[in-house]
Amino acid sequence: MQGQAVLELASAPQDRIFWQQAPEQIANGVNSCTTLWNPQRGMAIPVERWVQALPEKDGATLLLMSMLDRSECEASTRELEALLSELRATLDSAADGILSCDLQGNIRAFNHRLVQIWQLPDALLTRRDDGAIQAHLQAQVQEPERYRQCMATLRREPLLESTEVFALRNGLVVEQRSVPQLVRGRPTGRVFVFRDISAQLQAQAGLQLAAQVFDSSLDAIFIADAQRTVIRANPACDALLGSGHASMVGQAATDVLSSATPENDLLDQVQAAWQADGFWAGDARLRRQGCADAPVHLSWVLLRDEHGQERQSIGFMRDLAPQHAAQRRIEELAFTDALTGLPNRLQLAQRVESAIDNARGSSTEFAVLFLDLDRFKIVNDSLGHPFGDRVLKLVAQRLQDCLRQSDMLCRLGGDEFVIYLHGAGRPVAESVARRVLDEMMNPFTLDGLGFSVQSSIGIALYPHDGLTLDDLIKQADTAMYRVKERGRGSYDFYRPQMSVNLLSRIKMEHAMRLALSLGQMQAHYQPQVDCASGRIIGMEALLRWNEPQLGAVSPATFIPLAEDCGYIVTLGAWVMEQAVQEAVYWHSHGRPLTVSVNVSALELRQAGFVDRVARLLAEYRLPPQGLELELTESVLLQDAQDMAQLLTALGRLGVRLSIDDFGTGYSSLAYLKKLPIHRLKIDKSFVDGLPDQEHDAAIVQAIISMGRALRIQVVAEGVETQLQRQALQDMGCDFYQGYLCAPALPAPGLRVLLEEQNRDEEKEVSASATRPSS
Ligand SMILES: Nc1nc2c(ncn2[C@@H]2O[C@H](COP(=O)(O)O[C@H]3[C@@H](O)[C@H](n4cnc5c(=O)[nH]c(N)nc54)O[C@@H]3COP(=O)(O)O)[C@@H](O)[C@H]2O)c(=O)[nH]1
Repeated sequence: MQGQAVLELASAPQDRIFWQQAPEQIANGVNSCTTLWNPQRGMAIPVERWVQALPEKDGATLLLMSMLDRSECEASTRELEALLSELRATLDSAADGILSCDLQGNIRAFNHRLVQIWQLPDALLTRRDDGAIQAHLQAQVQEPERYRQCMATLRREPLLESTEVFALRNGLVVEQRSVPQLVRGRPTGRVFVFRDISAQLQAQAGLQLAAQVFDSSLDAIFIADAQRTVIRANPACDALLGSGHASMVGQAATDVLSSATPENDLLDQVQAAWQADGFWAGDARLRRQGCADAPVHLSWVLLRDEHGQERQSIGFMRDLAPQHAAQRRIEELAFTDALTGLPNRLQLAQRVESAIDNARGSSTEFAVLFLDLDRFKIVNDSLGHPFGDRVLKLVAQRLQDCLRQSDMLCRLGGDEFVIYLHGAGRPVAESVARRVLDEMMNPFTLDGLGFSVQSSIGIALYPHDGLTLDDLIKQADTAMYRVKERGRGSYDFYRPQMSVNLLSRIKMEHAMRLALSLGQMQAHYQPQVDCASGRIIGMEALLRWNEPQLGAVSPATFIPLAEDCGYIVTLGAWVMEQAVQEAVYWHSHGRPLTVSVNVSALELRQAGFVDRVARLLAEYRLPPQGLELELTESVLLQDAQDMAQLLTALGRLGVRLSIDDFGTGYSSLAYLKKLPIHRLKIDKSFVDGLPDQEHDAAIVQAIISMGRALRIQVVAEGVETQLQRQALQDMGCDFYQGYLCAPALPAPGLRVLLEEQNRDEEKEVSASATRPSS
C-alpha cells in the first residue's frame, strides 16, 4: 500500500467521495464502515476504519487511518441472515403451527400455520402484545381452564415435555406438543408445536365405526383378496357357518360358496357381473361341513386399485333360511287346515282341478265324499271345544288311514271333511264310504273316555254329478243332508231329486217363520203320571205344527231347523206363554199341576231370560213351582260358570228345573249337587229295554238310586207298556210319561182326560166313604 494514493484504494463511490474531502473534514469524521480495494487479492475487503488527524509541527496535518478487517464478521452476518431467512421459510412452510416462547412466556416467534389454526386476528399480528395473543389462544380452547393449567405447569417446569389434545371452538382438534429449548443444556424457552388432528380423528372414528359395523353386522361379511381367498370374516359369517365349523378365513370364497342353481357356475356369473357392473348380487348356497348348505342372498362387490387392478372383494351374505321357512309356513297355512294339518279347500281345489284337467277328453272319473260327524255339537257342548278339537284330530287321523296315497282328505271346517278319491267310480266310492263308517264306529279313547263317532257321508261322482269341485262338493253335501234326514250314520250317492229336497228345506224354514202368525202351531201336553197311584201330577208341553200342504211336521224335523236358524227363541217364548196359561187354568181349577217346557240352549243364553220368565209368571200370576224348565245335559255344561249363575237365578225365582234325556249326554255329575235341579228325566232309549235288557235296567236303576240319594225326583220317559211301568215302580221310580197314559194332546183333550180322572177319584172317594169299614 505504501506509496499508493488512498483514493486508489477506495473501491466504493462513497469512499472516493470521502477521500476527496479536505483533510480537516476527513479527520473530523470517523467512518467506521467502508471497503478497501485490495489489488493483491483482487477484491474489495470490508473494513472498519478509523481516521485520525495528527497535526504536524509545520502546521501540516497527517491522517492516521487504522483498519480492522471485517471480512469474516461480514461473512458470519450474511450467513446468519441466510440462516434466519431459511428458518423463517421453514417455519412458515411447516404443516404444524409452531410457537416459540422464552421462559417467561414471552413470544419469540410463531409461524403462519399457527395463525391459521388459532385464527389469530390481524390486529394481534401487527402489534406486539404477547399477553393478548396468549389470552386469545386460551379463549379459543373449548376447555380454557385445562389449557390454562397446562400452560402454568409448563412454565413451572421448564424441562417438561408434554403432549396434550385440545378441542378448539372453531371445530378443530389440535395436538399440542411442547418441548423445552435448551442452550448449552440450560432451558431458555419452550417450543410449542400444534398439529391439527381433526381429520385424523375423524378418519380414526370412521375406521372404528367401520370395524364396529363389520363386527356387529347381522349380515355375514367377508373380505377376500385378489385371489379370492377370504382374509377376513365377521362373527355373523361364523354364525352362519354354524358352531364347530372352520372359519371362512383362509378358504377360497368360491370353495365355500356355490350357485343356488346347480346348472350355473357361481364364479362365471360373478366374474361376468364384475366386468359389467363391479358387483354381483343373487341367491347362492353356503357349503357347511356335516350339515345342509345354507341358502344365502349374496352381494359380492369388487374393489379395484387406482390402476384398475382387482385388489379385494367384499361379500355380504344374508341368511335366507328364516325367509324360506316363513315362506313355507305361509304356504302351509294357506293350503292346510291349522287344527288337523290336513289340506284345506284351497289345496283340494288344486288337486281336483288338476284331476279335471287330466280327465278332459278321457274317461277318467273320481269321487268326492262329503263327511259330517253326527251330533258332534254335543261333544263340543258337553266336553268343551278343546276336547272337541282333539277328537277332530283323532278323526282326521283315522280317516286318513282309510285312504290311499293318491286320495286326498281335506277338512272344510267344523266337523265337515271332504275326501277326494282318485280314479274312483261308484263301487270304489261305496266301499270307501263303508270302510270309513265302520272305522269311525270303532271306539276312540281320549283322557280315559271311550266313545265312538258316527258320521254321515254324501257322495258325488265326476263327471256324472258335476264338472267343478264346487258343484261336486255341493252335490255331495246335499246327499249327506239326505242321509242325516233319514237317520244319520250312513252314506248315500247324490241324486238330482235331493236338490229338490234341499230346496224344500229352505222353503220349510220360510214356512215355519210364518206358521205362528198363521195359527199353524199348537202346544200339546203330555201327562206325567205318578207310577204308584196313576195320578196325573203334571204335563210336558210339546210343540206341534200342522202345515196345510205338508201335514203334521214332526218337531224332530222343525225344532233342529229352528235351532239352526235361531227361530227357536221366538217359538220357545210362545210355547212357554201357552204352558203358563195352561198351568194357570189348572191352578184355578183346583189341580195345581206343573207344566214343563223344553228350553233350548240358544233361548237360555238370551240376555234377560230370567227376567222374562219372572215377568211371565207375574203377568199370569202363576206360582213359580207351576212352571218347570227342561234342559239337556249338554246345555248345563256350556259355559259352566255362567250357566250355574243363570240356573241359580232361576232356582231363586222358584221355578223347577229338570234334566231331559238324562244319561245320553256327557255329564259332569257334579252339577247335580251344585245346581237347583228338581227332576231327572230318564231317556226313552233306556226305558225301551225294560224290563228284560239287563244293561238298560242297570242304568235306570242307577239313575233312580242316584236321584233318591240326592233327593231329586225321577221321571221315566216313553213308557208304553204296563210291564215297563211296573218295572219302574219296582225300582222306585217316582213318575212316568208315555203313550201308556197318553201321547201329547191338545189342551182340551188333556182337560177331558183330567176331568175323567177327577171323576174317577171322586167316585173312588165316595165309594170308599159308603163302603163299610172292615
Ligand atoms: N225346545 C223345544 N223342543 C221341543 C218342543 N217341542 C218338542 N220339542 C222337542 O222335539 C223333539 C221331538 O218331540 P216330539 O216329537 O214331541 O217327541 C216327544 C214325545 O212326543 C215323544 N214321546 C213321549 N212319549 C212317548 C212314547 O211313549 N213313545 C214314543 N215313541 N214317543 C214318545 O218323545 C219326545 C219327548 O221329548 P222330550 O221329553 O223333550 O225328550 C223332542 O226332543 C222334544 O224335546 C218345544 O216346544 N221346544
